[in-house]
Amino acid sequence: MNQLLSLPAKIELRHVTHLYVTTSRAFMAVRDINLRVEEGEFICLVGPSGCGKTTLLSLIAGLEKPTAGKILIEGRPVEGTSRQVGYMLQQDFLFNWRTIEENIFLGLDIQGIRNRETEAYALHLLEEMELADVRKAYPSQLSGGMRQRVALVRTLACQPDILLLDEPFSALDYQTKLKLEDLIFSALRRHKKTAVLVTHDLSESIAMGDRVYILARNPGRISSEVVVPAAIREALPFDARNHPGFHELFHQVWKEMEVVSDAAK
Ligand SMILES: Nc1ncnc2c1ncn2[C@@H]1O[C@H](COP(=O)(O)OP(=O)(O)OP(=O)(O)O)[C@@H](O)[C@H]1O
Repeated sequence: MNQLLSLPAKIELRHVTHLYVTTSRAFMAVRDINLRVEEGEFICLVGPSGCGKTTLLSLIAGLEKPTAGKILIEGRPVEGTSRQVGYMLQQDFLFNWRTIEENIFLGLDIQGIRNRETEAYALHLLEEMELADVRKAYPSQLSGGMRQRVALVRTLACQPDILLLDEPFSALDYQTKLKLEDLIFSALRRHKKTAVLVTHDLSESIAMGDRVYILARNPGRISSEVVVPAAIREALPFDARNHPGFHELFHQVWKEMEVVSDAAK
C-alpha cells in the first residue's frame, strides 16, 4: 500500500455538509465535500461567487462547525480554532496606531507565546519578507503589498503548520500581486507549510497550486479537480505562467468554470 495513504492527511474533509441557519431559513452552503490535503501541499479552491469557498476555510479553521461530516487535521477532529492553523484574508487588519513590529508582536501576545525566541523568529521573518527597514514604521506609511507582507509575517510568526489564504492578493494592483505571489509561494515552500488558497483568479490558482478544485454552487460541491504537472508546480508562479503547458491547463480550468457557471444560471 502507498505509504502516504496509510498516514493521516494533514487536512481531511469527510462528507462535510454545512447549513447556515437563520430565523427565517436554513441554507445549505456546501454538501458532501470530500477532500484530502497532504503535508506540504498547496491546493486552490476556485468557483463562482457563493459556492462555499470561504465556508470551507472557516470550517477548516474551526470558526464554524460542520452540520454533518468530519474535519480532521492530522487525523484529529477539529474542535475550534487552533494555533496550528493560520488564516490570512484580503484585508490585512493591521492596527494603524501600532508600528509594524508592534502589530506582529501583538499576534504573539494574543496567542500567549511572546518571548525572546518567538520575537527573534518574527524579526527574522520580517527580514525574509524584505520588511526589516520598516519595522518601526506605521501601517499608513506602507503600500498595500507591503501591508499584506506584514500580515503574512504576523500569521507565520505564530508558526502555524497550515495556512488558509482567502483572496489575499485580490485588492492589490497586478504587478504587486505577481511579485507577492512569488514571495509568498517561496516562503510557504521554504517553511514547508500546507496551504489552501481561495481565489477568483484562475491563472493564480494554476501558478500557485499543486491541485486546483473547481466548485459548483447551490449547494456548494466539488465539481472537478485539476492536478498541476510537476514542471509548472515547481516553478515560481511568475515563471509558471510562461511554461508551455500553462495555457492548456488554463483552458481546462476555464472550461470547467464555464460548466459550473452555466449550471448555476
Ligand atoms: N453567516 C452566514 N449566514 C447565512 N448564509 C451565509 C453565511 N455565510 C455565507 N453564507 C451563504 O453561504 C453561501 C456560500 O458563501 P461563501 O462566502 O462560503 O461563498 P464563496 O464561494 O466564498 O463566495 P465569494 O466568492 O463571493 O466570496 C452563500 O450563498 C452565502 O450567502
